[in-house]
Amino acid sequence: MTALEVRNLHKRYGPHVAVEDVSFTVEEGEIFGIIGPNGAGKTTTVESIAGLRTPDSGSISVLGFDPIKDQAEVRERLGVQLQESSFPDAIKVAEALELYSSFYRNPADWRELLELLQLTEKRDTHYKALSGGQKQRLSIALALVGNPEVAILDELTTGLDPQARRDTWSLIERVRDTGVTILLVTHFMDEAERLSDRIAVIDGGRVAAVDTPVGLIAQASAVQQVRFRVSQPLDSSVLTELPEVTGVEVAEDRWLVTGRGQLLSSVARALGRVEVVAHDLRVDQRNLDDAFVAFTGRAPEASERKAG
Ligand SMILES: Nc1ncnc2c1ncn2[C@@H]1O[C@H](COP(=O)(O)OP(=O)(O)OP(=O)(O)O)[C@@H](O)[C@H]1O
Repeated sequence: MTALEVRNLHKRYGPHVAVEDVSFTVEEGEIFGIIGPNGAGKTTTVESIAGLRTPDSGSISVLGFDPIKDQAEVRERLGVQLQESSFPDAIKVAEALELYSSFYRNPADWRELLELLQLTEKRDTHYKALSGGQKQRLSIALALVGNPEVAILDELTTGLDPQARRDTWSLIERVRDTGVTILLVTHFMDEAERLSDRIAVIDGGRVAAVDTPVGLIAQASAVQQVRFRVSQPLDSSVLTELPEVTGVEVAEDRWLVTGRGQLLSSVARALGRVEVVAHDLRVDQRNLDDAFVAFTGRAPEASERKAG
């Protein structure tokens, strides 16, 4: 069943068009990622879904309800963790959760959420004394305390160290396994790739592509490259004759073969036929960063692929 449906969303701020035409659907139980450059319209889109901004035109359905007209119904069913949530410094972790759970008809047991988010030991700690990671986990707990069917997580792991990011990913997978549909806005390509069942790339207020992570990478990487070294002379025609090969470069014993389709197996078979052994054979792996560049023409801002 469809959990979220966004149709032809349009939103401007004064003369500035923030969301030009955004449509996508999210199925129940999915983790649906939204990626795109700064200012692409991601936050405007998800805040419209949460009923926090009013679209100029287009329609949004959250489990069949309209976020503006059916505000109370949507509030009960949708949990939201927004960028830079902040709370009074003096509030304690347990107090914040108890307060938030009182807003809902059918709240989750917040003690279980504390356990799930590894915050039980911090239940009597003031908000101001929490670390960045603990604050982030608390904001996730608060997004889940209403027992939502759908959760929106915007910049889930921004500001966390690599270990805390990985712990948070496992946690989100556990939340998904409980049946919650998750809409995840992220600047991190590794995060989107690891967590999302499908991803929308938003650019300039429009959806540039929607697909599985593997599908997006495949769409963006029709061209592949295979590198290897050879231990004996090789006539380049062995490779240039192959239908998959579009280019061959040689520098001393190092070969770089460019092509498409089943390039690697085709090259390996051709080398086998002439009994040439390839050393250090590797395929240049494409990833979601490449797909992001292909669809938006820009590099992702905050990829921690190298650091993580
Ligand atoms: N309240 C507002 N008033 C005026 N302009 C706004 C407002 N909110 C967003 N904008 C502008 O609308 C555009 C889209 O912003 P939005 O925050 O939706 O993008 P985003 O994709 O979430 O960006 P980021 O990745 O930087 O958070 C940007 O150019 C932004 O400056």
